[in-house]
Amino acid sequence: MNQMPDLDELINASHVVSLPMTVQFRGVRHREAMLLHGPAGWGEFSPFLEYGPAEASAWLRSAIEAAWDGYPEPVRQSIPVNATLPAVGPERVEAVLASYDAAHTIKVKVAETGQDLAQDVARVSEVRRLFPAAAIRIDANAGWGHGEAMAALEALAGFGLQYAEQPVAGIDGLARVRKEVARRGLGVLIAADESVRKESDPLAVARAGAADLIVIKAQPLGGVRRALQVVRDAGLPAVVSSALDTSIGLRQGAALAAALPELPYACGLATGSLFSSDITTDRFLAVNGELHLRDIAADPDLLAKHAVPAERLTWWHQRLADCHRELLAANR
Ligand SMILES: O=C(O)CCC(=O)C1=CC=C[C@@H](O)[C@@H]1C(=O)O
Ligand SMILES: [Mg+2]
Repeated sequence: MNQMPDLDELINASHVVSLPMTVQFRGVRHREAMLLHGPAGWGEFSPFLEYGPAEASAWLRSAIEAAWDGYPEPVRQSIPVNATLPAVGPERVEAVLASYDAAHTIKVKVAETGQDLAQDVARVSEVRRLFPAAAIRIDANAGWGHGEAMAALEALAGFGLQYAEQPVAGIDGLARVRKEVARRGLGVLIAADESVRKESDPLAVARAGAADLIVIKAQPLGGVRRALQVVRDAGLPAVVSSALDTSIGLRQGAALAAALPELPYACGLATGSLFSSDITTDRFLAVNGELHLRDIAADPDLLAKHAVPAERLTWWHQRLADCHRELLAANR
């Protein structure tokens, strides 16, 4: 990030929206986001509401980079993407996946709080039944302990899994599962997500040999250029994912995916389909499993339509001020 706008400039450049989702995802039914319009275009600042300023400030850094500095040169113009299936019951799988034009790779959420392994097996089995040729990956969001993860991987490996994302919490935990998966010959790759984006050192997972690949997200890693550096330093294959962003944040993710020298896997950037409304009339959605790079601008009428009420706006302005202060302190 070359430029650090002052707080007034950021407030004047900002719009805060709340967008309805078609289906609950990570407990969220309405996604709140602050969008910034700067000299280089639009940027998104949408840390989840429970995140404090230290963690959320990386997300602000990413939004400022997008809106004030723009993106690095792309090496590709289209990005293969996966459908993302929330932890719905098997009876809803077909309808949710029908909202994506991206069914060659499907990421299935598993280990949801309050659910059990039988529900995960039923969901994955239904996906396999409907899409016999698709690449299926699962994401447990660190929801399993070691024993549960091994039991689940034993039960699910037979459906043919491309990889299992963050089956357990922590770098040591991931390394242990990865070793045990190899020992049992289950043939499932292990991907790290939270162990990259939520650790103070995003490279620790690679150094520990705890994963076969890493999931990277532009906002939590402090922007496209920082995320590119993490991939270079980690030396592992990378999958770019969304942070459940609006079309503007998805464009940031696409800029990251487009600038990676290698992109061996479909990216988790089709989550626009989980929203029932967006801030642009020309939504950034997959077409035949690909996102095609193009400029995305917010539409004034949609910004107005989805604007948050006054007390939420005050809350976001306070959050912006707190995160801006964190960034200034870090730059000193
Ligand atoms: O990777 C994808 O297919 C979509 C993005 C996705 O799964 C996530 C987006 C936002 C928050 C996270 O809980 C979640 C993830 O864990 O990867
Ligand atoms: Mg994940």
